[in-house]
Amino acid sequence: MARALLVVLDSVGIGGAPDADRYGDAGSDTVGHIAEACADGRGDRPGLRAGPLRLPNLVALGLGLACEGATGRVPPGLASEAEPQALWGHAVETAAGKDTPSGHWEIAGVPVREAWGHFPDTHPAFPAELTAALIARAGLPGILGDRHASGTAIIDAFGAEHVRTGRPICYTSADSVFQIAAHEETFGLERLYETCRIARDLCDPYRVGRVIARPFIGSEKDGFHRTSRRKDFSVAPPADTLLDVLDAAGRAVVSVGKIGDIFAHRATGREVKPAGNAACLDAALDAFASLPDGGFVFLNLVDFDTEHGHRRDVPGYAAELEAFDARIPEIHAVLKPGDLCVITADHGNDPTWTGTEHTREQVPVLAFGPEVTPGSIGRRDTFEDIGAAVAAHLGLPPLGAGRAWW
Ligand SMILES: O=P(O)(O)O[C@H]1O[C@H](CO)[C@@H](O)[C@H]1O
Ligand SMILES: [Mn+2]
Ligand SMILES: [Mn+2]
Repeated sequence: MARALLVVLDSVGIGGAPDADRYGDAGSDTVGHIAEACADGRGDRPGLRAGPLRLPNLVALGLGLACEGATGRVPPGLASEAEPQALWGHAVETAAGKDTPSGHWEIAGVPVREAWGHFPDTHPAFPAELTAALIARAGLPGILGDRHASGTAIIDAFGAEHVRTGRPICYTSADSVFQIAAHEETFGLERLYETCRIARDLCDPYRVGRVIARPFIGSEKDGFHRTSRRKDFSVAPPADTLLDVLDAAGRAVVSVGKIGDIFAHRATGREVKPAGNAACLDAALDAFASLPDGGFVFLNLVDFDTEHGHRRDVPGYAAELEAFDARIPEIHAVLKPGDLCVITADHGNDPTWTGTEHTREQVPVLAFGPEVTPGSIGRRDTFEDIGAAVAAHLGLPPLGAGRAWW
């Protein structure tokens, strides 16, 4: 029986979606704009990287052609004379939203059509009764922030006041999120998580997708820095996903990185959550090497998004892509005859775009394995096709409306 490895490169979009204008994102293109910036010398950072974007292994799988399918042009440096070694294509999201849960759930067969709840870009951003209930139930002396913000900028602005007053920093964004930043030592990590659990409960009536704990350390003098102990408290998917189907069939499942949080820990199998893209990829490769027949490893690599996309950091994003690319031979090495790997993304986060938010984009789909015959799979009209193809490959019943490409 076959096995499958599904890799979500968080935010690695390849061009504005057909409905991107409804999100203010028409013309956004995460990979394309990074490649252009690097070709123009805007991707250089001394000691990190320089020059054109170099992704030889992803290009060999068909990334350049996937980009061309999405936008009509191959980004600079991503052209190849050779035929790709994978099935390549691009996929369009049908779910409402451009956030991580929407993207992953649709990939796993459950597109969310009803709008998520969002908080307005005002100050205060949160309804007075929600804030009052959080303060009362969590025993807080008040909150700080209460606005749309970038998470690194807001701890610079309010970190010192937070340490002084004990009020956690609550903020949101264009995504359906209620984020709470607090100092790991002065406020306490467990207390932050408990405050988030209370906020999760209080946010349910507002249809908020995620409450996110954003622990940080440091001081006013030395600066404040977020730690890797971020934790997302997601609502559960509204219907059975690929993971539930695997669970019902008794298959081995390993969820690596943020996957456990994204699916609210339902049918996520063995969860592994090391810090950073490199360690997550190590963990996924290790898990795959000993995975039994019929098993599934689901990997999210979040640093593209968190460390570089939201920070509008082109050189950092380019270096992260190049670092992943360099490890693709290790993926090939763990795939045995019959195995499948699919590389895709959940939304865009164009580091050349205005603001610090996600961008509504199409995503690449690259599917390969020792016995997968390369070729184009064209445009997939829903991310659901990815989960459907994985399910079909693993001999599971069809999932939702997705159409497998085989
Ligand atoms: O600026 P930071 O805190 O990284 O927040 C970002 O991370 C959230 C979840 O991906 C997004 O909604 C965006 O607000
Ligand atoms: Mn994401
Ligand atoms: Mn994000």
